[in-house]
This record gives sequence, C-alpha cells and structure tokens, in this order.
Amino acid sequence: MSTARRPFLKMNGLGNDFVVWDARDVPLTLPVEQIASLGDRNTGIGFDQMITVERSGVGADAFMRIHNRDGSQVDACGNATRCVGRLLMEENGLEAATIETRAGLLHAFRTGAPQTITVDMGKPRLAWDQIPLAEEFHDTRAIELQIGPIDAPCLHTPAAVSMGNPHAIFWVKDVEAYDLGTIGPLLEHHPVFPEGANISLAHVFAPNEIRVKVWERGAGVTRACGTAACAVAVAAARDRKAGRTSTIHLPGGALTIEWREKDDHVLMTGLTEIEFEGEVDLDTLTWEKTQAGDASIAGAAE
Ligand SMILES: N[C@@H](CCC[C@H](N)C(=O)O)C(=O)O
Repeated sequence: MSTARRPFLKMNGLGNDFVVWDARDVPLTLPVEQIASLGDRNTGIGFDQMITVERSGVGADAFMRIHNRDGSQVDACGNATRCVGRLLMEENGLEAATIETRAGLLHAFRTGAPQTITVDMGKPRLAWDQIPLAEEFHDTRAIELQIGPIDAPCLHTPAAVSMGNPHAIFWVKDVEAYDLGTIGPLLEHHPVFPEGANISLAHVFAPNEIRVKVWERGAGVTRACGTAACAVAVAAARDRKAGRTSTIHLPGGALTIEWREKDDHVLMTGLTEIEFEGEVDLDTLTWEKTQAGDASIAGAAE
C-alpha cells in the first residue's frame, strides 16, 4: 500500500454528509483545493464537510476540525459533532464523549438507540457579536435590495442566532415557495454578513413542529444542518412561535431540539449513519470503498 493512501469514514447526520479522517496519530493537513476536489460530488468522494479528528489539547476525547466543502475552515458543525461523538463512544465503550472544537467543548451522549446521538451545543448567542453591522442587519431594505427581484415573496428581517457559527433565519409561509439554490448564495454573501452566513427558511406547520430548508455557508443546499436546526428552534422559542422543545423537519429527516430552561443550553438529538469506509490516495486523490457501513449491519440483522 502506498504511504499516500489514507483511510477515511464516510458518515452522515440526516444526510448532511462528512468524510471523517482520524488524524490523532498521523497528522493530516490538506490544501483548500484538495478539500474542494475531494468534496466534489462529480469528481471526488462528495461531502458537505470534511472532518479531521485530532488529539485534544485540553483533555477532551478528541479535537474536531471542520472544513466546509469549499475548503473554508469553520468553528461549529452540529451533525458532525454527533457523528464524531458516536465514533468516540464506540471506541471508548462509553455512553458519552467530550469533543473540543474551535467553538468550545461539546458533550455528546446516548440516551437510546446506538445510532441516535445527543449533543449539548452550549448556549446560543441571540445576536452575533462577531458581526459589526448587527444594527444594519435589522434593516429589512438591506436584504431586499441585494437579492433583487426573485420569483417568490420577499425575504426580510431575519433572526440572527449564533451556535458558534452564524445563522440567519427567515420565517416564511411555505419553505417550498423559494428556490434556495438561487437566493442562498446572494444571502450567504450579503454585505451585512462579513463572515458569510448559513441561511435557513422556516415555517411552523403544527405546534412545536417546524419545517426548515438550509443553504449552508461554504457548502450550498444540504439535506440537514444541525446548528441551523438549533438556531431555528431557539429563534422560534424566543419569538413564542414554539415551545422550548421542538422537532425540526429537514429534507434529510428530523432533529429534536431542546433549549433547556435551567441553563439555556441547546440539546440536539438525531440519527447518525456510517455509510462506508474507504481509502484515498493523497497523491492522485483517487479513492475506493473498502468496507460497508451501517446499512450492511441492518441488512445482516434482517
Ligand atoms: N452542517 C453543519 C454546519 C457546517 C458549518 C457551516 N456550513 C458554516 O459554515 O458555519 C451542522 O450540522 O451544523
């Protein structure tokens, strides 16, 4: 086997998918172009985020580094935290794991089925202190002017919630009425978001049941986004559109989000999946599957 060959795991949380590298013993740093190339669904493995599991400097079970598909490094990824939490629990034989991220220390635990993982995402921030133009953010005209005419009702006055990364939430009548592929990039790069933003469209369709579609910063439309689900649930509870616990329905499935009253922490619970194991040749960026994942386990049990 070439020394350039590197094993990886392909995982997802509700279809929000990741390549996960174990870099605890052998470090791994890839240039932005290589990440983007591996992330490309036509020519590479295809993923929304690339996750590098490294040794923690603060005594956590591991440090989790997150890159979006476009190669940008970011601070938080809820679904990947649930996936890495599951891996660490399986490795340690414990029902809990602590994960260091650039957004802080996060605790993952299991309360039920082995593939269902909860992460304590900590406290949300209800305005982004990292956005200097926060006042302007509430100027509805700023958003309308930049996105120009679109074939849908106008979007304005987003809620701003940080879960360690920036989220803008637009409450709409029906999330299906919008073409996120068109308006997502315009909103992600709107001048009021100097660091870019993850863009969610949301509507409450039954008590504590919220439908959400997400355009992720650096990744585009994804089947689910954990931090977006948390941000939407917090915005809904704050504006009395829902209670402190709600179910967020994303194209890839549902997440239960509790914004816990006693400490304001946000708890996110949902499924994880190991899709397959594979190997990449880092010289050529060619790759192959080496082992099946959860689906084969489920199949064997049937
Ligand atoms: N999919 C993630 C969020 C990943 C990072 C995001 N695109 C950003 O740039 O902040 C999740 O599950 O939270």
